[in-house]
Amino acid sequence: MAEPKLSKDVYNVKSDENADSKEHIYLEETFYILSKKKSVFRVRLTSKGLSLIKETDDCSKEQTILLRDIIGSKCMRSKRRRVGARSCICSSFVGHQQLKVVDENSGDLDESDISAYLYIYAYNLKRSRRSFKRERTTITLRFRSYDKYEDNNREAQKWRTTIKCLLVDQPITYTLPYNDKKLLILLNPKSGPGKARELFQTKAAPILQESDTPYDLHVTKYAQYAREFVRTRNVYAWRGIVAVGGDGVLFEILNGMFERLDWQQAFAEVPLAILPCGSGNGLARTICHHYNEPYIPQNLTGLTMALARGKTAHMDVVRVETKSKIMFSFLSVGWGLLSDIDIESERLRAIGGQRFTVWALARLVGLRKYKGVVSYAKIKDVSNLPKPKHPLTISHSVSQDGALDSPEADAFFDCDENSEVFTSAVNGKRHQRVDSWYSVNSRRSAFYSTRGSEYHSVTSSGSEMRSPVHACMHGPASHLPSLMFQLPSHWVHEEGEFVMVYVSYQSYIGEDLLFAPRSHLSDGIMWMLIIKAGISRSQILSLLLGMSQGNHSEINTEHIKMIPVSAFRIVPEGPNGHLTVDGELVEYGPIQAEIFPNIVNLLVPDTK
Ligand SMILES: Nc1ncnc2c1ncn2[C@@H]1O[C@H](COP(=O)(O)OP(=O)(O)OP(=O)(O)O)[C@@H](O)[C@H]1O
Repeated sequence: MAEPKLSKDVYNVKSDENADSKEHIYLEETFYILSKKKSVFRVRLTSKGLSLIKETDDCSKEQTILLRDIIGSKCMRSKRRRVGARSCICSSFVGHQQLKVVDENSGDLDESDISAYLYIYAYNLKRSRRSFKRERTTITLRFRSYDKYEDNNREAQKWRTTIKCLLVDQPITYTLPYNDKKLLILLNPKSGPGKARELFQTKAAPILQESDTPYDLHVTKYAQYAREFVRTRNVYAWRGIVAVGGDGVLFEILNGMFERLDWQQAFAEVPLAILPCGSGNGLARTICHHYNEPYIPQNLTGLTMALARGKTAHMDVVRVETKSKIMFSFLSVGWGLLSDIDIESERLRAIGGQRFTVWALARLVGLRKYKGVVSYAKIKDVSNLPKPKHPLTISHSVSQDGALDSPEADAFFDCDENSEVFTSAVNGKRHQRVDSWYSVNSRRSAFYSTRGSEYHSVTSSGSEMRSPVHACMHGPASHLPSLMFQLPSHWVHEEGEFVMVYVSYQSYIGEDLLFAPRSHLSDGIMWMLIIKAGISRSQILSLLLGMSQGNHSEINTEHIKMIPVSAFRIVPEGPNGHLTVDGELVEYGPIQAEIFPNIVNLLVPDTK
């Protein structure tokens, strides 16, 4: 195995940056373009990313593709051309269209081209006036210094290995870091407007393929399928479990994990993740909010990149008890208005997230109130919490295909619109290397599957299923008295008529509902919004509208309160109403909950 050529400790301190922006240069290579003899292209792989520097006699331009935006790379070879087509290796490629590459193991190789091509895939964050979005970019480095393909390939592989080591945060080695575990993907084809399968295939699978992230995909066959799956299988065989759907599938997965005797070990070793294809998508939106990842409905780019990178963060869970069940929740417990909207708008599922807005207006007209007692253990001091973050603007004008679109014409200077095979000249002499660098606007075929991934048939027989009513839940032991017993004396009690009580432990409870702006994934706090009867419809309307920016959270009036709590109990009077946990309907009656910090590991975007 050839030794990777790593540079010595060379530090590149740019004059316009501050002192802590020192970057370590791992690899550096010069590339030339035949048609631009006066330009030299230096490409550096540094601790910050891939630096592309164009140097001419009188100026130098640099562009860096950050490491956190790069997801992978692949070594390729030229594809055999059709008989009669130009195949002279000395000829220039006129435009990227003529460059056809195939996997190095393909039987369709052009043996006469000894070049090795390194494709580097990145999804750059782009800020426009109104929004943030990611744009796909492919940088292609052509290695052709040596007269044998094997030697050129060795050079390309050296870059590939170093990029991979940097991406997975491992010391640079001579061999490609390898994780033999796949991701387990549990996809609910019925979530949201029913497009999860198509969204996964077109938005997520290509990125998993580019990042060499193999997975086992199982499509759920019925409600509770995902729950039974994680309860009964050896979850340690996978490196993470991904819910593709709404918050409901992740709720199933979470509770299936808590049905395992080894729940503690399972949560410690197997992180969970979500790709949002549901109607609410509260957790996915929350993760993007905390990690400054643009959230564009039906665009899975940022969260799919997180699956590939494998960075994790802790998340709290809430143990919820009703008269007959114990369950665990990661998002919310609701009673009254918002839960009514969530459940009753089910009939409008086909219109996606809009169903909540439509039904909210209907419910406002026929406003209901509910009698009962709400008790809670208030967290007295939240003064040390960080300031609330403002949401990144969602641009609804961005094409849903935005992330997979080709880069904008000016995304990279001089890169590739007329890509050629470039010949080098240094100090007027012919250089040994004949490398080239250009990016390509790649087009995709419809179907992707990462090597080693498996798609499990929807008709294959499943394990024996049982109703979760009889589920035996494990998990952390409760500190609360049982539902029928008296609560500790320091708890606060409020009795009367309520329009709603809604408790959440995530910033967002839906794509556009910033419910708890001060919340963090693992802060041990639940935020309880109490709206008492007597409030006017117009006040409720402005509160719901303000929720898209989190403006409601500082309101403290006679009728509206937002309280940080560590545990609560709701005892509704009468038989009619809706109680929801993570958007799922649960039995109507007394309910209590308490928060347990840092139980789950979540796959989250890499911000380094
Ligand atoms: N194959 C299936 N057929 C029918 N229902 C299913 C299937 N798989 C899962 N479910 C159930 O579908 C319900 C809704 O799922 P999910 O949360 O994915 O979508 P959603 O309700 O549209 O999204 P959100 O929860 O974000 O609003 C869950 O209760 C889940 O148990």
